[in-house]
Amino acid sequence: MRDATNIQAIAELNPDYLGFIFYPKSPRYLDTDFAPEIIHHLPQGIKRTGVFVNTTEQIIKDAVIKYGLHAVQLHGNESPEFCLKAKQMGVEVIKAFQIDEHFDFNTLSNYTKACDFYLFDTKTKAYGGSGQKFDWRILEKYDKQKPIFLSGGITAEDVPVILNLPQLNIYAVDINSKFEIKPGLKDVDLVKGFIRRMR
Ligand SMILES: O=C(O)c1ccccc1N[C@@H]1O[C@H](COP(=O)(O)O)[C@@H](O)[C@H]1O
Repeated sequence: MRDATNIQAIAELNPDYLGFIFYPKSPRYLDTDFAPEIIHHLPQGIKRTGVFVNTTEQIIKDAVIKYGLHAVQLHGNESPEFCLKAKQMGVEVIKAFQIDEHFDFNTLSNYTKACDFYLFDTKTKAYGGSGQKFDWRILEKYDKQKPIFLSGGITAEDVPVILNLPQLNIYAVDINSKFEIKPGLKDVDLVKGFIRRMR
């Protein structure tokens, strides 16, 4: 998110996490000029999360300090070693993986200690924010040991389906482009209805 009024309105809905995209090629990019006070003043119960794609350790560290981030979502091809370095910054690490029918779930074993959660998003040419859903049946191949963030084109209509997927060890549901009026601006009523029905 990157609009101060919209951030405030969504924060009032008490989401568990609230995300800021630090990937310059994204239409949701949060310019590093964005006033840190707006983010620092969010209620403490909401985890301020920075989304990064194949960036440097220094860029992440600077954003963690400047915006008081609690979590980082690494959405590119970051190695387990890189994820560990992010963890050493004292933040929660959510490592995203791009899923299609060819995804090899054995690769996850390298990340067991390097991150707190896996995030499963749809494999597309871009790194994220595609609004496209993958076939959740692919996750039957996942060993379900580590809790996951379910992501990728999730819509308000998905609530009943997601609530029927308890065997997947879902910790969080990541909503993004399908809840927007335009990139970076959330439809507050749509998000409100989603959170109410999901909880
Ligand atoms: O939203 C973006 O622009 C973005 C860009 C680069 C990496 C990640 C991005 N967003 C994340 O993508 C997933 C899926 O989003 P969608 O529901 O398909 O729009 C989500 O985790 C966002 O945080």
